[in-house]
Amino acid sequence: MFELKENDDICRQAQNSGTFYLFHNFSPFLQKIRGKYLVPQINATEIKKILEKFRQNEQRIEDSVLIGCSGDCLAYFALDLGSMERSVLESGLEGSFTELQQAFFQLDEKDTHLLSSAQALLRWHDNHQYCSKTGQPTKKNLAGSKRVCHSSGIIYYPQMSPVVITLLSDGNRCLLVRQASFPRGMYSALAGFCDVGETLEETVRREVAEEVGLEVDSLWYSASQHWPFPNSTLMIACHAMVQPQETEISVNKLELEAARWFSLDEVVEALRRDPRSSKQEDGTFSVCLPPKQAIAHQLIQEWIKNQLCQ
Ligand SMILES: NC(=O)C1=CN([C@@H]2O[C@H](COP(=O)(O)OP(=O)(O)OC[C@H]3O[C@@H](n4cnc5c(N)ncnc54)[C@H](O)[C@@H]3O)[C@@H](O)[C@H]2O)C=CC1
Ligand SMILES: [Mg+2]
Repeated sequence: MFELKENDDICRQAQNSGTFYLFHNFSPFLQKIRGKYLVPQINATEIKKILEKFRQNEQRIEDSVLIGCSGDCLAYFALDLGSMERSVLESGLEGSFTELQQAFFQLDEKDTHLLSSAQALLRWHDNHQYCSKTGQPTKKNLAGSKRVCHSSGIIYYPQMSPVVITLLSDGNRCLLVRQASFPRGMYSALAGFCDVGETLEETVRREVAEEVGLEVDSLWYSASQHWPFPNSTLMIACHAMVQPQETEISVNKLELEAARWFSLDEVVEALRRDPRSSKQEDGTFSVCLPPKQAIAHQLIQEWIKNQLCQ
């Protein structure tokens, strides 16, 4: 990856043997076969044919960005054809440009990873076309790992925002929260963006205090994940404990719709429930939890495992 990022000539060669994922205004190109989304992988020759068919300059292939590399050094690229007519492209390519969020939870792990990195990188380039100091256009290197303002020499690198997500426990129960924007009935772990200069531990303690008024006693790291919605974040997942005698919650209603402690049985039952069928006969919604693709799900699974091992 390093050579591909740093050397435009090597990257150009990799484009000729690489695999391309197409986007249109940040929506990936997908095919739906027997109800399942497939992510077509297109090679450089096919991309050039598509560009020729739609009377685009072959050079447009150089607008693509490098999103990864397979074990046997096959490079993956993403190309956004947003300036072309969407419906014409779709009928020519026999598939459709689908909102990532719509397909995300039905795709294979490798595809979700590549498509979310691709969308985040394409969005970053779209938002950084001008130097914020000089106002002059910036130019991307071939791989898309940076943009340079040739008038000031400033180099811009793609960024993601760090977010800490914490599953809080009092030893017997875990704390789950709801934002008004979540799907009806859904509860998740408590999340918050890192402030500049903060350590992850400080963010966990501050967010827990701000959102539910509790004091974290101890915490430990679990895992991390890139999360593309609504913007590119690096989710850093932690477990944390409060003292069992200090569990009274004070919900910050500006940030959360609800927060409460859940027993092991309640969590196990909620995890079994399909979020799509959580609506009850009286119109209310039963508690459901994030799907397996979200790191919150992994934190909850780990907590259950720990409780069962006690
Ligand atoms: N993958 C997963 O399992 C989960 C992911 N998340 C993600 O975590 C993220 C953060 O969670 P929240 O509770 O909303 O954070 P939060 O508790 O920090 O509140 C969001 C507020 O923080 C401010 N903010 C500070 N820095 C920001 C930045 N770089 N970008 C946007 N807003 C910023 C804004 O005022 C925003 O309204 C969300 O984007 C959400 O999608 C949340 C729960 C589960
Ligand atoms: Mg939050």
